[in-house]
Amino acid sequence: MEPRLPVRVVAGKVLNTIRQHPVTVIIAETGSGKTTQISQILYEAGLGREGRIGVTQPRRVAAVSVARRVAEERGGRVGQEVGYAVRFEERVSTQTVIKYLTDGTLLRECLEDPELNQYSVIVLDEAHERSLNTDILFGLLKRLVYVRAKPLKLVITSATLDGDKFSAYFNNCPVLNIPGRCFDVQIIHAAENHEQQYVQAAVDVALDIHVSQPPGDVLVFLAGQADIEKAVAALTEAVAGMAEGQCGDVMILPIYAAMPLELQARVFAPGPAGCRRIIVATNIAETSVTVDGVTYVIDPGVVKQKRYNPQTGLDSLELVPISRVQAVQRAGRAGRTKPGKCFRLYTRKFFERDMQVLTVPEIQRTSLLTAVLYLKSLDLQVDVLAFDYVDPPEPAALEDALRQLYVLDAIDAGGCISPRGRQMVALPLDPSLARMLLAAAQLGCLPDALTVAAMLSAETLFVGGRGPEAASMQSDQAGKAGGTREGRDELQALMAEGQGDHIMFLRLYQAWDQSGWSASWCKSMGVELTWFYQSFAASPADSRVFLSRVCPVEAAWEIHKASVMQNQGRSLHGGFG
Ligand SMILES: Nc1ncnc2c1ncn2[C@@H]1O[C@H](COP(=O)(O)OP(=O)(O)OP(=O)(O)O)[C@@H](O)[C@H]1O
Repeated sequence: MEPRLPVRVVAGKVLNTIRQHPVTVIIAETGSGKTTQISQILYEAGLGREGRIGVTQPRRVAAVSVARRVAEERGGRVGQEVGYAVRFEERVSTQTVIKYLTDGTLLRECLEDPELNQYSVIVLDEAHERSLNTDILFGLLKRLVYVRAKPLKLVITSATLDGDKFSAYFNNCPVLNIPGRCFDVQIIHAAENHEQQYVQAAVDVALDIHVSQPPGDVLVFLAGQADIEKAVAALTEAVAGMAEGQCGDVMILPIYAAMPLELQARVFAPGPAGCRRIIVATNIAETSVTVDGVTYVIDPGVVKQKRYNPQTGLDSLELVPISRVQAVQRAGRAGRTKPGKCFRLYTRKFFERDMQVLTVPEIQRTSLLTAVLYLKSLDLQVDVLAFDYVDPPEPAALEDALRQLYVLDAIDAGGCISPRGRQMVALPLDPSLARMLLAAAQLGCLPDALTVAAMLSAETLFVGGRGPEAASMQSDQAGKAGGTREGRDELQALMAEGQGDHIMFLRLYQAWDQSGWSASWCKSMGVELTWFYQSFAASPADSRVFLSRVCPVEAAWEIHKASVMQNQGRSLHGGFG
C-alpha cells in the first residue's frame, strides 16, 4: 500500500463519488496512483464483492506490469486476488477480484457476455490515449451502466483529459480533479529542434547523462524498432569506446511491442547494483508503466502513428510529432520513485506553439474495419453511422469500412452481419486475415494459411527495419546490414517466385522450419528471430494448436452456395457503386 500517493490521500472522496454516481471521471497527475490505487481502494471498500473490478489499459505491457505491481503490493501473486488478461495470455482465477486487461480484451469479452456480468466496476484508464478500442468502449459502457439490471460503475481516469467534454458526454457526471504529485520532474528543452537526426541526438544526450549526471536509469523514447536497433548499436559502440574509469557500468535494454512479453518484462526487473540502465523504448512505455529507477527521460518528440488513407483503403505508419499530452506522459515516466529530469529534444517554443494539444483520436485516423465488424456483431442493432461516439469518425471512413466488409462477405446487402461475418469476428485477427483463414479452411489449406496469418500478425520481419528490398542490396557489409550474401540470394529467390508477400512468407517459414528453427539461419537471411518467436509464441507447433483453438474455422464453416454469393455480389456491387 502507498499511503502517500495523492490518490490515497483522497481515497474517501474517490470512494464516495464512485458510490454515488454511475459514472465518474478522475483526473490526477502522472504517478499519483490512478492505475495502481483506485482498484485497491474500491476493493478494500467491498466494491468487488458483487463482481470483479476491471481496469483497462491500451497496451499489453502496461496491463501485465501493473497487475504484477498491484499483486505485489497486496502481498500475493498474479493470478490470485489480482490478475490480468491480454490477447493470448490470461492469469485469472476464481479468486481474482482485481483484473487488469487491455481494452481489446474487454471488447472481446463483450462478445461472450454483452452485459459484462463478471464486473461490478470498470475503470477505463489512460482515457486520453483515445485508442479506437477505448472509444468504442465509451459508447458501449455508457449505455450499459443505465440498462444493466445488476449495478455497474464506470470510472474514467487520466492525467490529461478534457473533463468538461467527458462530463457532458457522460450525462454531466462528476469530475474529480485530484491535486498533487509525488516527485518533481525538471523539464529541459533543447535550444533547437532535432527533427531529422533525433536518433543520434537522443544517443548523444543519453551518453552525456551517463558521464555527467548522478546515478539513475535513463528512458529514451524512439519511434520504432528500427530506430531502437540503431540507437542500441550506437550506444553499445560508444560505451565500448569509453576510456576505463571515465564512467560507471551501463546496461542497454530495448523494449518494443514486437518483443515477446517475457523479454519486455526484463526492463521491470532491477538492474545490477552500481550499473546505469539505458532503456530504449517505443511509446509502449509512454503511459501507465513505472520502471523503478528511471530518473532521466529523453523525449525526441516524435512517434509513428497509424493513419488511414481513404484512397488506398489502408493504414500506414507515419512519423509525426507527438501531442502535448504525450509529452506530459513521457515526462511522467520520471519522478515516480524519486525526483527526475526530462530532456526534450525540441524547443519550448515548439512545445507551446506548434505541438497539437491533444492526440487525434485513433477512431478519426485509422481503418474502421475491425471496429465496424465488431459493432455489427453485437446484438444491439447498432447503427454504426449513428453510434454514440465521443468524437465521431469521418462518414467516408465508415462508409469505406462498410464497403470493404461487404466485399469480404462479412455483411449482407442490408448492412447486417452475415454468418461468415460472425465467424470472422470470433477470430481475434484483422478481418482480412480472418477471411483468409475461413477461405483456407474451405479450400483445405488451413495449416499454411495459419502460418501466414501468424507471420502477418507480427510486426517486424527484417533486421534493421529493412523491407525485402534489403535482399537485393549488393552491400559488402552484408551481415551488418541484413544477412549474408548467400542469405540474401536465397531470400531473393523466394521473392522471385513473384507470388506475392503471403506466399513469400510461407516459403520463408518453410525454409526456417527446414533449418531446424536455426538462429544462425535467421541471421544469414537478415530475418529477425524475435519475429518468428512473436509469430509463433513458444514454437510453431504450439502456435498452430493455439490458433486452431482460437480459430475454430473448420468446425464453424458453412459453405455458401456459389449462386447466392454471385447474386449478392451483383446486387451489392451495384448498391455500393
Ligand atoms: N513497479 C513499481 N515499482 C516501484 N514503484 C511503483 C511501481 N508501480 C507504481 N509505483 C509507485 O506508485 C506510483 C503510482 O503509480 P500509478 O501507475 O498508480 O500512477 P498513475 O497515476 O496511474 O500514473 P500514470 O498517469 O502515469 O499512469 C508511482 O508513481 C510509483 O511511486
